[in-house]
Parts: sequence; C-alpha cells; structure tokens
Amino acid sequence: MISEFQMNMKKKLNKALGFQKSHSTKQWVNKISSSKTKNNDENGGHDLSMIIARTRSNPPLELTIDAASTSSDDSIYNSWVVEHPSALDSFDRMIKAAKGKKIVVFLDYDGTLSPIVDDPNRAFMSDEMRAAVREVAKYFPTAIISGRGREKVKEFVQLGNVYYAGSHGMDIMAPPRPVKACDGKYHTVVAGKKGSEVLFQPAKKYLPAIQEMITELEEETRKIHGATVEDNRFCVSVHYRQVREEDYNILQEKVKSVVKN
Ligand SMILES: O=P(O)(O)OC[C@H]1O[C@H](O[C@H]2O[C@H](CO)[C@@H](O)[C@H](O)[C@H]2O)[C@H](O)[C@@H](O)[C@@H]1O
Repeated sequence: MISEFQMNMKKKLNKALGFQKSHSTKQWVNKISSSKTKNNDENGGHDLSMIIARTRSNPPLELTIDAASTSSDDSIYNSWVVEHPSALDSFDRMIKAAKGKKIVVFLDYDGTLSPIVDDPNRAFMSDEMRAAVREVAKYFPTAIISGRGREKVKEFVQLGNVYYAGSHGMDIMAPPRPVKACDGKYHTVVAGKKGSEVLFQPAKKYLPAIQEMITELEEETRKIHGATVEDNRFCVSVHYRQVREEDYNILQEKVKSVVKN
C-alpha cells in the first residue's frame, strides 16, 4: 500500500517536474525531428564536451518546432514518450523493487532539474524543484551529477544536504558530516561550520593541463560567432547552440585539433 510519504513525494515530484511537460515538450519533439533530419550526434548535444556526456533534451535551436502547433508534432512527442516513459508512472513498481534495499538518488542537472536554455549561465532551477530535491534528500542520500563544474552546480542548486559531483564525477563533495575515514590520496577534508566536507578530486594533477587546453580552446574558437567555452574545472564544454549551422564543422575541427595536440 502506498504511504502518505510516498503520495506526498509523488505529488511534489509531479509538481516540480511540471515544467518539463510544458517547457521541454518542444525540446523533446525538437530532438526527435533533428535526429531525423540531420546527422546529429546521438544525444543531440550542443556542447562538444571533452568527456562526451550530454543531456537528452538539448536540440539545435534552429530546428525549433512549436510542439503545440501540429498534430504530427504531438504524435512525435507521444512516440517519444512511449520509448522514454516517466519513472513516476512506475512509482509503485519502483517502491516494491526497493523494499529492504538502501535507496540512493542520483540526479542530473541540466535538462533534468533545470530547463535547457540558450545561455548556460542562466539555467536556473525552479523553487518547486529545489523544494522537491530538498525533501528527497531528507530521506535518501542524494547526489547531483553534472558535466558542469561542481561549484557552479552548487550555486544553482543551493542545497546543503546533497552530494555534488561536478566535472562528470571528477570533483565530488559530500554534505557536511562527521568524517570517519578517508584514503588521503584522492580525498581532502574541508572543515566547515556545519561539519567537515570531503572533497574527492582524483584528477587534480591534470588541472594545469586542462586549464591550458581551456585557454587554447578559447583562443581557437574566439572567431566563430556564437561559440562559447565553459570552464568546468576538470573538463570543458564548447557550446555550439548559438553557432550557425554552416560553422559547425569548422568548430568541430578546431576542437578536435586542440584535444589531439
Ligand atoms: O551533466 P549535465 O548537468 O546534464 O551537463 C551537461 C551539460 O549541461 C550544460 O549544457 C547544456 O545546458 C545548457 C543550459 O540549458 C545549454 O545551453 C547547452 O546547450 C546544453 O548542452 C552545461 O553548460 C555543460 O557544461 C554540460 O556539459
């Protein structure tokens, strides 16, 4: 039987995720259409991240379709939903499967907790979503994993009771708590007001090389209108959402040559 907590959680998640139905429908439809009409990468991504990890809902802007405008768009969306059902529809099944097990929640940021927008610096999370995540984290260890730098994600999320895994997991910070043991090699303990925070940064020694690459990418891409380089500390994203389609190849070649060298 579903408990009151489960019902409340389901309601809160539904409310928090509400924006995705209205806001991201266009992006989902857009992604499907774009993958049919051009040779896009499999994730429809718009940043040529050095570690190739992208959200599912970031399609090219120039292929924007108004999802509400035609019934064929609706049917594209509906078939997308069939292939990508909402976890909320299987909530009861998930609860059953989780019985007696320790539940840990892993959440992506862009396109999951926040809508996809043109300017990566403005991918804000709604207050409803923040409240839902805060609530979930009260009951289960909760981690937010992103390709972005850890500090940027923390700045967006503004919650103290979650784990932050930035740079695709190369920079992890646990919420403040009493620290029992760390291996000392990759972990650093940072004393804070509410307890000690543990930092896990296994790629720290590569920081100078990564920073060098970021500077080079900035120089190489400066002349391509719309291209931006996002410093994600242990990795980097080169955004092409605002780049003209005819410049995609040249940008891609420039990124490849920097990475290769
Ligand atoms: O792992 P994620 O948290 O999903 O990060 C993947 C990339 O997300 C961000 O870029 C994407 O969202 C931007 C804001 O909506 C959008 O403008 C961009 O086109 C998307 O690719 C982030 O800026 C990247 O650094 C992450 O790699």
